Amino acid sequence: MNKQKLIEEAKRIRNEAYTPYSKFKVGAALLTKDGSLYTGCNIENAAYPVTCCAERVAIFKAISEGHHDFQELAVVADTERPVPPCGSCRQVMSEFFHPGLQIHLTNLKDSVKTVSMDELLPFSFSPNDLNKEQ
Ligand SMILES: O=c1ccn([C@H]2C[C@H](O)[C@@H](CO)O2)c(=O)[nH]1
Ligand SMILES: [Zn+2]
Repeated sequence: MNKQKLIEEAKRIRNEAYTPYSKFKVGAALLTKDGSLYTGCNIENAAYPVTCCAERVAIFKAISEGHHDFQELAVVADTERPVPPCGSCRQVMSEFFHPGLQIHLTNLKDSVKTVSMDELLPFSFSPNDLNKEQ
């Protein structure tokens, strides 16, 4: 699947976003190494902090189906600049994405900014940092 198709999938799923509070819809499309596609949209809640972002919905769907090896991710929102993922999503991405994985950030005007995982969250706390004293 090419980058443009992945972005189209992110745009398609964005329409499913449940956003009665912010009205800000986000879509994400995640491609696994073996060619499976997992999409996600943001899902808000009356208890606002319970909201889950589109990126994490896509990643959690993939992980819960046993997929751990990822190829690339596309994210789209109706922003001026290509949508920047929040810090919580960057941390979740860094748990599962290799440092060079390409993330295509885009908007409805088709501005695309492609960044690597390491550029999106440099010097991240990782599973390798745990349990070094044992
Ligand atoms: O990259 C982002 C940024 C924000 N949101 C969601 C969270 C919330 O539902 C709404 C406004 O922050 O957008 C995402 O899903 N992904
Ligand atoms: Zn987020």
